[in-house]
Amino acid sequence: MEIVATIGPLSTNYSTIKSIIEAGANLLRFNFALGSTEEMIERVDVAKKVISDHNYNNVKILADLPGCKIRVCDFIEGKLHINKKNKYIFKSCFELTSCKEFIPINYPNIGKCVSLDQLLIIGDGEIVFCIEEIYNDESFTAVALNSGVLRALNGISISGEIDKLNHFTSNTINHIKSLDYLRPDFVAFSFVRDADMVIKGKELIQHSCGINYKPKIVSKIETPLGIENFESIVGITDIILLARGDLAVYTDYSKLGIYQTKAIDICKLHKKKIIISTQVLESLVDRYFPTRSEVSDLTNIVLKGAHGIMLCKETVLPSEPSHTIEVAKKIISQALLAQGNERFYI
Ligand SMILES: Nc1ncnc2c1ncn2[C@@H]1O[C@H](COP(=O)(O)OP(=O)(O)OP(=O)(O)O)[C@@H](O)[C@H]1O
Ligand SMILES: CC(=O)C(=O)O
Repeated sequence: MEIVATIGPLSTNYSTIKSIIEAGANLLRFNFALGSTEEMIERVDVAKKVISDHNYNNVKILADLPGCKIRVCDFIEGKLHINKKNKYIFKSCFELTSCKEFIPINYPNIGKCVSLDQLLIIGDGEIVFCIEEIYNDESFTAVALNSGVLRALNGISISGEIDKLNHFTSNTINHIKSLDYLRPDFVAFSFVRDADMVIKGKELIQHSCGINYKPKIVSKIETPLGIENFESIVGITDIILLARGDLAVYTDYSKLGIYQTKAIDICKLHKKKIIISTQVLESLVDRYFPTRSEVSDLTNIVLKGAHGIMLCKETVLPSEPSHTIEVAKKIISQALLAQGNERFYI
């Protein structure tokens, strides 16, 4: 069973990466959506050094390439407390600013992309706003439906738009160019909507890095079209990543369990690997023990026959990400042990 650990800014140091690997992670994911090409090169180089210094030959690198995702920009305060029923201004913005006057968004003409009463989902659904007034092409106001903390770089999902966007942006292409130097073992494409997108992604890699570099291709399924065209995408990709974070905001979250079950079945049928990501053990960001539903979810992921799990915030945000890996390993081991064992009390 693969354990994929996301390496973020806090975990990018030699000793933390070593502890993550020693705890049992065998694939290190770098989220290229959350850093410049230079930052990513720096981070991946640290990981490569740890791997080569200790001959961790079974540990591989995954470059998770960004698509076109609307986000809250980085802002001076870093986070903003949102109060239920309060009204907030959102505005397209391309420089580092404070969030005192408005919430900055990294997308041009954001006022043109939204309509009245539309829901705006922040992050994985931590906060939801309802759009109240569109001022102009650049800005609108929205009322918070719940209280919570909005963070710099949080994703913002606006329903109905995601499958229409070009996900090979200039930023994506720049990151693809950096792969020629980094040569990660695995490359993931975000918001994959059909087989043609995988073919285009492979061509772009070949164009930048030459025909001798053949990373394993990971298709992230996280939108309605990705689900609709699932079988044809499975046919052309090495590994499917069921990206539950975005999938549950761009589709109806109540169908997530069904999509997960069917996706694993289809991958088994086609003898393709599938990795399940997001909120696998997220409670460990601020707890020591996982929640009961997380233990059950992870056990079922293993028993159902998925090939791996991907840990996101739970290895990016805690000060000791190796603890998350240890918990994951413990639950996975019990599930594997129970497979084929008919006794109830084990
Ligand atoms: N370079 C970074 N700068 C600031 N915060 C970061 C950075 N990388 C990660 N984080 C924080 O860690 C969290 C988890 O990281 P991760 O890469 O798993 O995000 P994600 O939710 O999977 O990404 P995406 O929004 O691309 O789907 C992010 O939501 C963000 O809060
Ligand atoms: C990992 C990721 O991108 C998601 O779950 O949306």
